[in-house]
Amino acid sequence: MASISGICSSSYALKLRNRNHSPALTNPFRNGPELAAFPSRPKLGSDRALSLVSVAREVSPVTNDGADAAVPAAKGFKKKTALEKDPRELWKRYVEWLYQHKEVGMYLDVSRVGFTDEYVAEMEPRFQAAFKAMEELEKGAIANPDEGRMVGHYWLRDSNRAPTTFLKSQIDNTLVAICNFADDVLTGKIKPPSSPEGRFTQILSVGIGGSALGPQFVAEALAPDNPLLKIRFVDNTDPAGIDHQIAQLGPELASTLVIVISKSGGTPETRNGLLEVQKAFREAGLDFPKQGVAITQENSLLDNTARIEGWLARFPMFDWVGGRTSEMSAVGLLPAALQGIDIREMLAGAALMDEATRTTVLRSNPAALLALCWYWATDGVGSKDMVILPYKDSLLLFSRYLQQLVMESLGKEFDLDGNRVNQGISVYGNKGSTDQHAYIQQLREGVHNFFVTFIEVLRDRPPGHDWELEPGVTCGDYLFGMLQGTRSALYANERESITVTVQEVTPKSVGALIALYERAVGIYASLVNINAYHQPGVEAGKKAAGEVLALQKRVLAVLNEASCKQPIEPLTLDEVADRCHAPEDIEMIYKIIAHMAANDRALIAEGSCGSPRSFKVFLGECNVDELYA
Ligand SMILES: O=P(O)(O)OC[C@H]1O[C@H](O)[C@H](O)[C@@H](O)[C@@H]1O
Repeated sequence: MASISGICSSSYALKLRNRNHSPALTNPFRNGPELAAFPSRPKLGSDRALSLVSVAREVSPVTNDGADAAVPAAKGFKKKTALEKDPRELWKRYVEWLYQHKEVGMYLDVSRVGFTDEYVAEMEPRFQAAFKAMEELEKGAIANPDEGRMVGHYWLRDSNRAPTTFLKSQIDNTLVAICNFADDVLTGKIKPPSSPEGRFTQILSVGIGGSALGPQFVAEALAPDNPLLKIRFVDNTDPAGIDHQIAQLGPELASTLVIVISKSGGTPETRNGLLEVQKAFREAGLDFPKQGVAITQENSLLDNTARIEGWLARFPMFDWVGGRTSEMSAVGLLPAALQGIDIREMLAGAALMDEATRTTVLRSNPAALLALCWYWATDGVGSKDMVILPYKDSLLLFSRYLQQLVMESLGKEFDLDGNRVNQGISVYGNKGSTDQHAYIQQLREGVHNFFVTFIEVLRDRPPGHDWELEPGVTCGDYLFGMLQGTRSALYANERESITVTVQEVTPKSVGALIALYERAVGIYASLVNINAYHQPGVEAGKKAAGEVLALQKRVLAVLNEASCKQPIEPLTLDEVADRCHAPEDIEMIYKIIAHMAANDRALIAEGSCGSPRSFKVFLGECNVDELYA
């Protein structure tokens, strides 16, 4: 566990601990606006390792002024050739292109992607433009023009790069506060008010999207087998899913630290998760604020709720850190530190990778090499899917994490010049060799619409635990063999692949992996001239969900009025739609009623939901108050 000596007197955590925990009379988060009116985002070493080391090229930092080339349209830019099949030539290509980062213990093999030297030369000016854009971004340019925001996740791991001393101190102070708080919880200095154990034993993290995926990935990858605090997640507004988490906590709810994470502080799913968890606390006779922690932007709805109710602690999210790149902010660091994961090492790994991916020499820049492969494989228009296959159980959630990072960043309708481009790269995958027994059949022989990224981990298990399950062969050798075999078999059938190899799954290598992909996405976004840092498409679904719930309220009012009559007046679907003055919404009204009927909130008097034209519906209970509301 990372710990920091010398607690800074202005430490955020200290200030919070000394706050007056008076019970709240109002809960703005609870009493907040309806879903439809929720505030939208502001507009705007083994032997093998040694042999790899001996053939790997060294990283040579070279400066380059960078060409400010205009980015031509992606389509029709390259001519594909058949993949090289001669094993000696392939070995030459492997050695020539192998990238190694010694300190992180990472290798990148792009030899099984078929780009040619001519192609690389043709792409060079675009890469120089992308490097320039990344440099500007790191200096604090408004890299998210739509939202008028800086994009500063790189400063989180090297605060000296923050464009102002104020931002630097915000980053440093938050890190100190996180470490202090985690230390205090782990050592039992901060205790749950009514736990017999006398210390926190569980974390319940409530958040969604970027406020869940990083912490989930890192917990799966790095949490010790038996952490002092075990983490669970509420990352949806599925009541049964939430009940399941709470049921599994059982009496340990009394020693559960609830961390509510939301950058905007107004995401409906997260708000619902919080309200459900608070209800469970009430029913168990527990005092939620003494076990609640908020991670959110200052003055958000969630922040105000936590402040007014006097929650145990609040940690800031910064405007200039996007949700999907927030793993190295309090969002990822606090849950990780509480599980005993060395967050300083994670930050160090990310900082090392940031440094390595700043070089403007394409061949020596692993993020640029990834972006090059993506561009080649997908024709720069997302024509192929990215299949992520880590051969290591603990990296299972990497593909899920990357789904948001890549697809929310690159999946854009318009480019920066306003042209409709419908960009993106689809990402999926679970883990090898498990997937070999599921969908690799299609990858090998079926529709050719993907390229693979293998994630290889050289260290099979901690030293001293290995054994041979047959002469000369360990369990890990099988995993290794499966990866290599699949890579060869796919390539033999013209299926391209990248291999990212790490020595071990450690906080440092995980931090580096995250940083590697963050930068690759940034570079690729520049190559295809899109804004990687906004997500305008997400708002459409949220708005539509709000409209559905508003319509449901009207349906309820109409049904209530008919159900309060004497005798009750069951209504047909057409009658409900007419009385809602929404005949064009009849399909949605049908779905609303079917959902309410399945949950015993509406009763079908005649017919059944399977015959929408003929059923009649009413409410089991008449709410007279609502009639006159
Ligand atoms: O952290 P929050 O503000 O609750 O946002 C959670 C998620 O919400 C949206 O759907 C965004 O598209 C995601 O990028 C974000 O991570």
